[in-house]
Amino acid sequence: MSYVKLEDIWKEYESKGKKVQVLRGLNLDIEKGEFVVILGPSGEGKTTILKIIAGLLRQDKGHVYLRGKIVDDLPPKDRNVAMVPQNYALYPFMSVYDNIAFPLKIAHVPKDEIKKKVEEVARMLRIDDLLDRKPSQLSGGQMQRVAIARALVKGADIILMDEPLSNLDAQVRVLAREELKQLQRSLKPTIIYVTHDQIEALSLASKVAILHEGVIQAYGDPMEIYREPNNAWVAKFLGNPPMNVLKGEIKDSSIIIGSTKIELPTKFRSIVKEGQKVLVGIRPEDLYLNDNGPLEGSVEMVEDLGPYSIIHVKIEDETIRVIEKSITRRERGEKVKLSIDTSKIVLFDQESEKNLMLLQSKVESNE
Ligand SMILES: Nc1ncnc2c1ncn2[C@@H]1O[C@H](COP(=O)(O)OP(=O)(O)OP(=O)(O)O)[C@@H](O)[C@H]1O
Repeated sequence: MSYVKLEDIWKEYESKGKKVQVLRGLNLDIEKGEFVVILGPSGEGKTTILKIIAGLLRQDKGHVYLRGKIVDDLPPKDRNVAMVPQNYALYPFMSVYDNIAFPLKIAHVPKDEIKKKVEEVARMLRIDDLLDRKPSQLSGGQMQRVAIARALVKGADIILMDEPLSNLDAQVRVLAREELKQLQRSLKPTIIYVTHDQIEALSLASKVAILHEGVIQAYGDPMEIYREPNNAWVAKFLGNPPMNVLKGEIKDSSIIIGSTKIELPTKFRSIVKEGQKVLVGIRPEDLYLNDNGPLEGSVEMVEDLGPYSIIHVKIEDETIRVIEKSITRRERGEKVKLSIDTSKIVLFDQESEKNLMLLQSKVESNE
């Protein structure tokens, strides 16, 4: 059963007489105990989604269900959902104890019960020895735990997190990420976490939901989406550097890219038609600089990143990116040949930009 469900959600904002349609029929189904990361470029409506789930904002159309029940008309305080904002919003002059106790105090919970609950949640999060400190005396990871403790103390088992790690420096962020992952594993709340940081999404999520143009473009296991993106936009968004997507055509059991002919992998034989126009997706790590390769081009730019380099190679009128692990230095303008691990190729329809393999399996499962 779904624990958090968004059904056909529409949301439009109006600012200075201009209307912006942010969400356009968005659907999302989240099970209990899942760690879902909503990933999307800045300004696509991630925060808007969290506010709609929390009840801080009303959708124009569609329904929100929590724990199997429709909650469209429930105010935030009755939804039993906790939101951890970007800056943790801890009160600087209050101790950690008072920060955690705050939501219970305003709910007029008796003092001794507050004490019991705060101590219990603090023990669980291993911050029981920090209760007398002020937020300024905490590390980034500890601040995060206090913010989560304040969310948990109310008994909310659905936690919404809005880029909570974005203010931490890179090293602390890795630790805080690891901590959050462990915490979710042991306490099992349902977490909905939004970010535009891919690494964060891939490393935290049990499921990732990719948001673009007001709908979820892809939803599922992060590595599966990485390997088989459902459309060319997702392919070009996910990964750093992202997937190369080149125009091609199917001819005589081959894929023709410009003037290069590549053998069509057998798995695609029953899926494509002679003469079909396709988009060919190849990840930068599946291309190799190799004297026997079928693709020919010249080096346009080299990004040396330590353990590997990203080589930009111009092939006819397209530039593709290749990850090279060898320490051979490549010069700008150098002529190179590339071979492809064809078993990793992904094909999209040129018009709809949809993944042809996934379209086929959808057709088969409906038959
Ligand atoms: N109250 C508002 N009035 C008008 N426009 C708004 C309002 N709130 C948000 N928007 C616009 O709606 C779009 C989505 O905003 P939202 O904050 O949900 O995006 P986001 O994906 O969370 O972005 P970011 O990653 O930058 O935080 C943006 O273009 C934003 O400018």
